[in-house]
Amino acid sequence: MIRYKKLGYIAINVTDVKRSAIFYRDMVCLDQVGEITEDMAFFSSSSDYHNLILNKSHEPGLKRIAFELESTKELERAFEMLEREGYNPIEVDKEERALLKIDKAFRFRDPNGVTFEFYNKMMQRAEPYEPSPVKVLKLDHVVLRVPNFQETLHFFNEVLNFKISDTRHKPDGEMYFAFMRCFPNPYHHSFGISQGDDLRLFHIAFKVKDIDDIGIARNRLTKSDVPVVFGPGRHMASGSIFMYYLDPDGLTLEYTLGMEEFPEENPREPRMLDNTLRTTDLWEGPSDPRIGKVGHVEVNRSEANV
Ligand SMILES: CC(C)C(=O)/C=C/C(C(=O)O)=C(/O)C(=O)O
Ligand SMILES: [Fe+2]
Repeated sequence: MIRYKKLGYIAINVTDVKRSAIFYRDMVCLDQVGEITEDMAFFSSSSDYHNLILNKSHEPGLKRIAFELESTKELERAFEMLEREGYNPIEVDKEERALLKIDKAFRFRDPNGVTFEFYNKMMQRAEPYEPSPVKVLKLDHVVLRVPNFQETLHFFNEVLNFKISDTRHKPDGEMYFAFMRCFPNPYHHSFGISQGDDLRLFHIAFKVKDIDDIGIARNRLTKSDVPVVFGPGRHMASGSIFMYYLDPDGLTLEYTLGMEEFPEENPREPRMLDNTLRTTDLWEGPSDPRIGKVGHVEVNRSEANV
């Protein structure tokens, strides 16, 4: 069974790299790493060389999601298992690994055609990470809307060994949301899926240090006319305080703080949670209809180029 270290990085597509780079640096408060070009920009929210890549595209949304595995041995085992099970993992070539500052990596597609990357280690930055004025501590989680919920859940839970922390259900009992942790990483969810009409990036979340960061961020965002589309509030599932806002393309970002942590052995059973507003937000605040609306997912079905 695959063992993970963490959600490593997310590559997103943006329509204007320079505009978005300024936003992710000055409003989200991530560290810019290297030069911003017309096509690409790298950002870090830790000692890792990067945790977010911006790519130029005419359709804003998700390009790929990368997880760091526990060890090089674990990466080799995962590659063999996915090959054996017919998921066609493909090694990332040397040139791209050099660009990404990653040692060894491979990519494959989930049942929706979304590109996932698994890698063993990334270059660590020499400069200390000192986020300011909003203290972003890490890339926290990503949530996708998927049209084939049960097949996707089976893939992540049974094949990739993600553990289910909690699920949400409609009044007739049908499951429509699953929060998953990348075992044995303790955090309630690094990845979530929601039933949707189409495949879409719902949101990307960054963890902040404390409640002051939520307050400081809210004031900075609203002063700059950045839409804050939900929160501050508190999610019942993970117990976290949240605030969602939109990037320049309308992609949904979340600041989160205070998520439940699970032990590796004898974790609690996943709970069945309902679909009420109170479960989504214990403070029962209003949300803006623009939340989660933009988020095209790049799906590449060709064999070679993942
Ligand atoms: C169905 C929703 C939006 C929900 O309950 C979200 C909960 C959490 C959480 O418990 O932390 C999220 O972070 C989230 O997926 O946004
Ligand atoms: Fe979230």
